[in-house]
Amino acid sequence: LLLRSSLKKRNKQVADLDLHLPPSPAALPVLGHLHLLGRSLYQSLDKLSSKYGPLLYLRLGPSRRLLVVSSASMATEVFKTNDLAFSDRPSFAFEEELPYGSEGFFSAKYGEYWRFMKKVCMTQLLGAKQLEQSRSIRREEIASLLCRVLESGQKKEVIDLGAELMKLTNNATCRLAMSTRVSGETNEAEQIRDLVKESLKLATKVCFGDVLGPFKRLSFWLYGKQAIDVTMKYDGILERIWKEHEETGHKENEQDLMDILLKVYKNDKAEFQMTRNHVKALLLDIFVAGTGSSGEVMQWTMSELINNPHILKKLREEISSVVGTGRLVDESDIPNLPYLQAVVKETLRLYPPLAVTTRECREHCKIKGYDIPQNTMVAINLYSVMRDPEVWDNPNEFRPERFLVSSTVEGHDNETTIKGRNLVDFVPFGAGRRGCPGSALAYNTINSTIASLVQCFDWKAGASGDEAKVNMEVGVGLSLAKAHSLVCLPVVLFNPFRAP
Ligand code: HEM
Repeated sequence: LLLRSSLKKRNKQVADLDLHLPPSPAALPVLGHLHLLGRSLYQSLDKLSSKYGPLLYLRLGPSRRLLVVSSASMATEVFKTNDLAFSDRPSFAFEEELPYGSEGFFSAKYGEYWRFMKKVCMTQLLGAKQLEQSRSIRREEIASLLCRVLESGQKKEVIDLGAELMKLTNNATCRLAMSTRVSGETNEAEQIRDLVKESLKLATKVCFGDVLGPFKRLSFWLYGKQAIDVTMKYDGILERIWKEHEETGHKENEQDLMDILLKVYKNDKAEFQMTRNHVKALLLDIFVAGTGSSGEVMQWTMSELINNPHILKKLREEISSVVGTGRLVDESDIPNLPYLQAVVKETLRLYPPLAVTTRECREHCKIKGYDIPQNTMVAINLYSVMRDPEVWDNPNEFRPERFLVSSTVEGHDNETTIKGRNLVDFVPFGAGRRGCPGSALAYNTINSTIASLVQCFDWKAGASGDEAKVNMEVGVGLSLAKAHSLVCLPVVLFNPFRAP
C-alpha cells in the first residue's frame, strides 16, 4: 500500500512540475501542510493567507490537494468569472458507505440531479409562495420565545438566550419541513436536532480518513459503525413521518416540504426520478443548514447589540418610528426597517456561520495566471473575504452604517465596484450557482426575531445581569460559533400579549 501510494504521489509531483501552481509554504513529508492547520480551520487559513497571499496551494496528507481562496478579488474569480468550473463539491472518503452519503443535495456533483433539485428548491421548497405560507409558523415560534423571555423578565431571572434561539430555529425548521411536533413527550423536533448533530459530528470524523492516505480505512473502523447507527435512527423517524404524511396529507395551503417532495417523488413525468433516499437526504441537508446557522447569527447579533448600546438604541428607535407603540413588529415591517437589515448584514459579515465553503474544480482553469488542475479541492474562506481590507474599511469593527451607504440596503447585495471592477465581497451565503438557496428564509427568520427581542426588551450582560460586556470568544470547530452560549437578563419594555 505504501509503495503504491508513494508511486502515485511521485507521478503527481512530476505532473505538478509542469504547472505554474499558486504559492505554497514549505511542506513536511507525508503530512504535507496538515501541521499548519489548527482546531479552527478558518483562523488557520486566515493566518496562512496573511503570510503567503490570498491564493494558496496546500497538501493535506499524502494525496489531498487544496486551493485556498482568501480575498474578495480571488473570490470573484471563483464565484463569478469561473463559476461553472467551480460548481462541484468535493467527494469525501466513504461517502458511498454512509447512509445517503452520496445522495445529498449539498454534496451533489454539478449535474442532472443537482440542477433538478435546485429548480425544485427555488420554485417550490424555498420559493416566495412557500416563504409566505410558512410566515405563520415563524410568527408562532417567535411568540412562544417572547412568552418564555417575558416570564424570565418578570421574575428578574437571567435566561440562556443562545439555547432559546437554537430552539426557535430548530422548531421552525422542523415544522416547515415536516410539520413535526415541537412540544410534549415525543418532541420530534428535539429528537431530530440531537440525531442530526451527532450524525454530522461522526460523519466529519469518518471523512478525516481523507488525509490519512493508505491508512484511511482507520477512521471508518473507528467511527463508521456509530455514524451508520445514528443516521439509521434519524431514518426511522423520517420513515414514520413519511407514512403519516401518506396516510393523512395536508390541505393545499398547509403543505410542508415533505408534502411537496412526495409529490415530486411520485411524479413519473418529472425530468428526474428522485429516489426515497434523495428525499430523506435533502431533508437532512435542510435540517443541518437551516437550524444551527440562523441560531448562531441571532446570538452574535444580540451579543453585538448588548455590547453596543448606542446601536441597540438606534435600532429600537427605528422600530418604534415604523411600528408605533401599540403592536408587535411583524415580518411584513422588515422592508421598512433598513437599519435592522444593516445590523443583521453586519453580523453576517463578521460572523459567517459557515466560515469556509468548499468546492471542486471540474476542469483545468487559470486564476491570475496560476494553473488550477482539474479535481482540485477549493476552500473559500468567507471569513477572510468579508474582512478583506482592500474592500472593507476598518474590517474588524461592527459598523452597520456601512450597509446604508448605498441608497437601499438591497443595493449592497454581494458586490462592490472598486476601480471599475465588480468584486464579490459580501458572501455569508456563498455566491454563484452553488450559493445558498435558503438565504431569504434565513433573513426573514433572523430579522423578525431580532426586531421582536429589541422592541420588547432591554438586555443586561452576564449570568447575573451585571457584567459590562458579553464574552465574544469564538468556539473551535468547523463553524464560527460562540464559545459560550449567550446568557443575559431581559428587562421588559413592552408586553405585546397584554390587552391595551
Ligand atoms: C444564516 C443562515 C445561513 C447561512 C449563513 C448559510 C450559508 C450557506 C453557505 C455559505 C453555503 C455554501 C454556498 C457556496 O458554496 O457558495 C450554503 C449552502 C446551502 N444552504 Fe445555506 N445558509 C443558511 C441558511 C440556510 C437555510 C435556512 C437553508 C434551507 C432551509 C439552507 C440550505 C442550504 C443548501 C441546501 C445549500 C447547498 C446549496 C448547493 O450546494 O447548491 N441554508 N449555505
